[in-house]
Amino acid sequence: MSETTAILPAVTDAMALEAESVSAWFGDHKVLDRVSLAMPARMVTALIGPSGCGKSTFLRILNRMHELVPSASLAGEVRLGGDDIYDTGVKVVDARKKIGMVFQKPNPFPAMSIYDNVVAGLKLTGTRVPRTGKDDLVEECLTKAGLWLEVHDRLRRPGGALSGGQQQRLCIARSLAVRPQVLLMDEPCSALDPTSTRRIEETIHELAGEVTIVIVTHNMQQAARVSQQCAFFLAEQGQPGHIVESGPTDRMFGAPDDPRTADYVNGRFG
Ligand SMILES: Nc1ncnc2c1ncn2[C@@H]1O[C@H](COP(=O)(O)OP(=O)(O)OP(=O)(O)O)[C@@H](O)[C@H]1O
Repeated sequence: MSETTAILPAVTDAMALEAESVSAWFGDHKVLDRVSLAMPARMVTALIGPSGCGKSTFLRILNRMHELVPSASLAGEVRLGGDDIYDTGVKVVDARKKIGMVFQKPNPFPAMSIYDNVVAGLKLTGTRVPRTGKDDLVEECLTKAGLWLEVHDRLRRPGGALSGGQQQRLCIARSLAVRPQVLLMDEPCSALDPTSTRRIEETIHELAGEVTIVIVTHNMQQAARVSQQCAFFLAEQGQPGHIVESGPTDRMFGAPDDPRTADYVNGRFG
């Protein structure tokens, strides 16, 4: 458990996230080159592009996970609500509390109950919630994650006994428990069947009104369905990844400025 304790915010308060001239390296291998992107509050931003162009690395930089890799380094700024999350005064645990992450593969604590899985994020980040408020918080988060109706009568059963799609929604509920301002999602549906995928997409729609969402997806239909803005990443001929163009999803799919974007979104490469 973290040494810090903080009171849970009363409500989720979505904030804009802004990356400015972000470059990234693994050792001396540069994988991102001066990526700038504004991710407005209460909007879904989709990061798209072929494999290896640096989307996941960029996402991990947005909540300070890149620095977990020993050889990793970066340059540039990431601002949440105008404040640099890499400022020396900002604790990593506080940045990750405000900017949550949902991974490709659902990763609930399998032996832990559904209830305890939801509140696990509070313990991990040292966030205090009054004992009497925990039940309400669990219901709130499971409801927002679209799982409450399916699990409300078996909250003490293990999280690992749920289906893959339900486990992913449990992970979303766990992320929501600390009331983050931003939720990052790294291909959250790639391990799921089409029905579970639809269910997660509905959840993303419902959450978008109150939390800023950034999602990496290889699925162009999904990017078109869930996002309001897209950023197209590309790493050409051994060069580091960069953003070719970004903008409203309708324009990125309907009339992009760059022919490489048109080729990618229309499935002509990648
Ligand atoms: N832990 C790591 N150590 C060294 N190199 C890494 C590491 N993680 C990623 N890379 C390299 O960084 C580059 C970008 O990888 P990244 O996973 O960010 O791309 P991506 O666009 O998310 O790919 P995908 O769509 O396949 O997940 C690749 O060249 C990859 O090999």
